[in-house]
Formats: sequence, structure tokens, C-alpha cells
Amino acid sequence: MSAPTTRQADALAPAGFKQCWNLLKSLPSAPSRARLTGLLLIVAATVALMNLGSQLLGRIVDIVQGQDIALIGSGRGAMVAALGVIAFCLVAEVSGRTLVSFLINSRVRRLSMDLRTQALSSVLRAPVPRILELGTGNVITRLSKDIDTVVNTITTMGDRLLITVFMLPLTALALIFIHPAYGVLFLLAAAMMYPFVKGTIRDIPAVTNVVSSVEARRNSILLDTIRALDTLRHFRLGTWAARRMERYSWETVQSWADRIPLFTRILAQGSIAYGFLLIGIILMSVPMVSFDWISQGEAAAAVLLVTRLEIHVFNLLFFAGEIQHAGTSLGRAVALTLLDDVPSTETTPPLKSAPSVRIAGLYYSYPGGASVLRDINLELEAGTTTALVGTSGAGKSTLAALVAGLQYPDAGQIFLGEVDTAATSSSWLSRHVALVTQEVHLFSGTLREDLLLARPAATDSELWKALHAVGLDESSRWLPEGLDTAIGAGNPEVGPEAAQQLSLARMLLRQPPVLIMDEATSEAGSEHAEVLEEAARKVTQGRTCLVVAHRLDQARSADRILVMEAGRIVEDGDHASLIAAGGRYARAYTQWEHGQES
Ligand SMILES: Nc1ncnc2c1ncn2[C@@H]1O[C@H](COP(=O)(O)OP(=O)(O)OP(=O)(O)O)[C@@H](O)[C@H]1O
Repeated sequence: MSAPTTRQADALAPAGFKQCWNLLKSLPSAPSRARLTGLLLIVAATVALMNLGSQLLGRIVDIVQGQDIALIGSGRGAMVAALGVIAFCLVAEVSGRTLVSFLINSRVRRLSMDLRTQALSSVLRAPVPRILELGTGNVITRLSKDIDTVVNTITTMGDRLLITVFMLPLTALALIFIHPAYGVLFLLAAAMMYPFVKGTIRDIPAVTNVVSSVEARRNSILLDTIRALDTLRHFRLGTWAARRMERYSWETVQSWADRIPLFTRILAQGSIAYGFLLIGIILMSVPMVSFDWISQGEAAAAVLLVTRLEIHVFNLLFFAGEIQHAGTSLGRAVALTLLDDVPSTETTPPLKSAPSVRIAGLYYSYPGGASVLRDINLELEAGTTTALVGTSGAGKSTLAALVAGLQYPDAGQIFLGEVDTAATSSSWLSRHVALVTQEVHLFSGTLREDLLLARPAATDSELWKALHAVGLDESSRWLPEGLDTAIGAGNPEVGPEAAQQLSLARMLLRQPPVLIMDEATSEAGSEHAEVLEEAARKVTQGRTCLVVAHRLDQARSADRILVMEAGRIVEDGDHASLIAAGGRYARAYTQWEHGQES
């Protein structure tokens, strides 16, 4: 696979501001309106005192010149009072900032925890095809790096950002208060900045979303490489994998580099607008002082107020990228929470018994690939077991995945009883259809904990009953501690046959009305074949089953056998009738029987 030549955003667009705001408000750790107002009042008071300190510092010039200042007076007493208030303002500034920073930091970490939990549970409930389309690397990037970016940005510059937001209007007010002409200049500088800011708000999100998407693709490739370690070693593809990783990493570096012209432009535009304001204030002050419109101290105060603004304006401009990046990252994480298709009230009633499965006019092709399934029409009778057989690549696993809801068909419908699965939520579907494959994931913990996931209210004796039914008992070498045996990641490995038995036991406990088995008993070696096949037979009883049979002995006992060839069903019947028909199945079966004998 080669790296894409143009850098593009991925399939799931970031959520907008309103969606993010609504989601954040609904999180358990969201601050109450009173707390939010309290925080804003602290910021406003801190900024007001910062401005007061700057103004008084300027007015010291007037005190030195013996002028009388409102509320403070003149002479030595006024000087002491002014210095006292300035000191107080400095202490208030430091305390206010520390408090604001503490309040923001402690809240944002709890909010990020809630957001991660909510996004993850939405991902778990979302339709599987949607997640597969997004890619696991993408989802992981959104759940980890994107949320971390938001937390890091807010904890490092959230307080500064809030202070700047208040600083701009309060400085404008203070300047108007000194003389309205300063206010006019401030408005002119703001008008100059307006198109710059508008352009920035327009351009940055798209650029930053591309950066995050490219990073997500790189992470997908990384995951793919780690997952395929065995294959890569086996085929000596280490160098190819390293080169592929290098290409995608370089793509990430390039996408970051693509941002540079945009940020250079933002800084240049900010410098022009700020330079206009500062030079304008100094130039205006000279005639205003000489015409006695303002005192020298007031002119000094105005210049100090604008000088003080510099660090805040440039903080905003300098970190505009990070701030927007955090905004986009937040949107990307919040978009995951919107994947969940579970309606607030489920309208499709649960099925009371195993339903028939009707497939009508089904077509499917993998993205960019040739047609895999063509016009499949069939009905699986309720409570029966149907085996799918056919040559490798015929489309058996693909058909099984479509019925299990892991892929969306290109055309056609799948009905469970009367329910069109396309019109139900993915959680309704997953409650009614279970898929057992060769890959068994055992959750880390005790065997009891793992089995209880399938039926939380099951008693120990019910768990043992399910284990006995699939051929595992107290004497099994894989269960030395019985139900307390530690299994899953970090614990001694359970053999592949035992893992498949456990997976079948989970199905017995879960009792799904429709069961799809794809290579679910593929580990059946000669000594275990009987046990696994018997376990599979028990699991299929009482439900509608579709079994992808890779060995013909698995098909023989099914109620019905479908033979697939190049995406179509070419033979349909039970074992006896297909043998009697002498077609592909009969030939394959005879060959298989000879193979078994020799
Ligand atoms: N993820 C995928 N992306 C693209 N093509 C795929 C994908 N999975 C399967 N295919 C292709 O779709 C066709 C049908 O594959 P499928 O696995 O459904 O066949 P199968 O009958 O189950 O074969 P097997 O018995 O070997 O598992 C094959 O040509 C296969 O190469």
C-alpha cells in the first residue's frame, strides 16, 4: 500500500461547536451554571484589577507632577495609596490567575474522563461497519491523542485564553474612559483584525483536521504492523513494513509543515493590527496632551494598557493553531459520541423466539474491489441449521458477516422474521444475532467473570452446565481452578480448542435467536473434532443458524446445505439430496471421503 498523494481528512467530520457544547453540558462532571458564572466573575475581577494597576502606574506621573487624582488625592499620601493599590492589584492578579488555572485544570481532567467514557460507549454501541469504515487506528487516535490534545491545550493556556477574552473589551472600556478618541482607535484596530480573525477561523479547522486525519492513518498503519508481526517475520517483510511506516510518518510531518504558511500569515496580520494600535496611541497622545485633553499620566496609562495587551494578543495569535487544533480535536472526539445510533426509545420489539432469516436481492463488493456477492435470495427457516460450503473466496464469510451486521450490503435486504435489519439499531441487531468465529477473545479475569458477560445473572451451576455441554469439566487441564481460573491477557494461555469451547459455552449462556458460526470449530484436530462438533450441535439447537463449514463433515449434519461459487448459490438441499444430485457438493464430498480414508 502506498501513502496517499494528497492529504485528506477522514470519513467522520468533527462535530460542530454547538454539538460539542451540548455534549460537554450533558457530561456528569459539567460545571453548574452557578460555578461557571463564579469562574467568569473571578476572571472579570482579575482582569479589572490588572487594568486598574496599569492605569494607576501611568497616573503616578500625574502624582509626581503634583496633580490631584480622583479618589486618591495628591502629594505623598496619594503616592503611598497609589503604590499600595498597585501592589494589591499585582497580588490579586497572581491569586486570581492561580485560582482560575486550578479551577479549569481540575474540571477539564474530569470532563475528559467523562468524554472518553461516553465516546467509547458510543463506539461500542455503534454499527460495526461504521467503525470498520473509520478504522481502529482512527478511533484510537480520537479516544486518546485528540482528547489529550484538548486537555493539554486547556491546562496550559485555558486561563490565559479566558483572561485575554476579558482583557480585550475591558481594555477598550478603560481607554474610552480615559478619552473616547482612544476608543475610536481601538475600534479601528479591531476592525482591521476582523477579516484576519474571520479568515483564521475559516482556514485553521480544515488544516488541523487534515493533520489529525493523517496522524490517525499513521496510527492505523502502526497497529496493522504490530498485529501482523508474525506474518511480516514469516515472509521477511520487515524492511517493507518499516518503509511503509516511514512513508506515513513523513506524511504526518508534511501535514504539520503545511500549517506553517497559515500561521506565519496570522502572526504577520496580528503584528500589523497591534502595531497600528500601539503607534496610533503614542502618536495621538502627543497632541492630546499638548491640547490639554488628557494629562501626561493619562497618556502614560493608555500606553501602558495597550502595552500590557501585547502579550495577551500575541499569546492568542501564537497559540491560535494550538487552540484551533484543540477545538478540532474536541470535535473529532465528540463526533464519536454521535456515532451511536441507539434511539432513545427502541421501537422494534424484541423477538420472542428464533426467527426465519430472509435475504432478498443481496449484493456486496469490498471498497474498490470486484463484486463478491451477487443477487443472493434465500430464506433460512426458523430454528434450522444451514451450512454454507464452497471453494475458497466464494463469498461464504462475506455473506455470514453481512447477516451478522458487520458489513452493510450494497443492495438488498436482510429480514429477521418481519424485521428489516437495516431499519433497526445496531444494538437490537447485536442482541438477536451473534457471530462466533475462529478468533476468540477471552477477557482478562477469572473464567467466571468472562462467562458472566454472556449472562450476568447466571449461577455457578448454570455456568458449569454450559461448560459441560461444550465438553469442558472440572478435570480439564485448562481449568485448574475451575471457575476461578485466571484467563485472558496476562494469564497462562488457554489452548485454541478450549478457547473455542469457551466461546461456544458463552453462546449457550447468551442464547441468541440467530447464530452465525464462521470457522467456529476450525481448531478441531482429529482428537478434538468429535468434542467440538458435538458442542457446536448443542449450541445450534433451538436457534436459526448459518454455519460457514470449512470441512464437509461440519455440513453433513446440517438441515440444509448451500453451495456457493463466485458469489452465488449454485446448489441447495440437504446432504442426501445433494449427494443424489451428483453435482459439485457430491464430487467434493466423495473427494473429501477418499481423503479421510487414505
Ligand atoms: N476485507 C476484504 N477486503 C477486500 N476483499 C476481501 C476482503 N475479505 C474478503 N475479500 C475477498 O472477497 C472474496 C470472498 O471472500 P470470503 O472470505 O467471503 O470467501 P470465503 O468463501 O469465505 O473464502 P474462505 O473459505 O477462503 O474463507 C474473496 O475474493 C476475498 O479475496
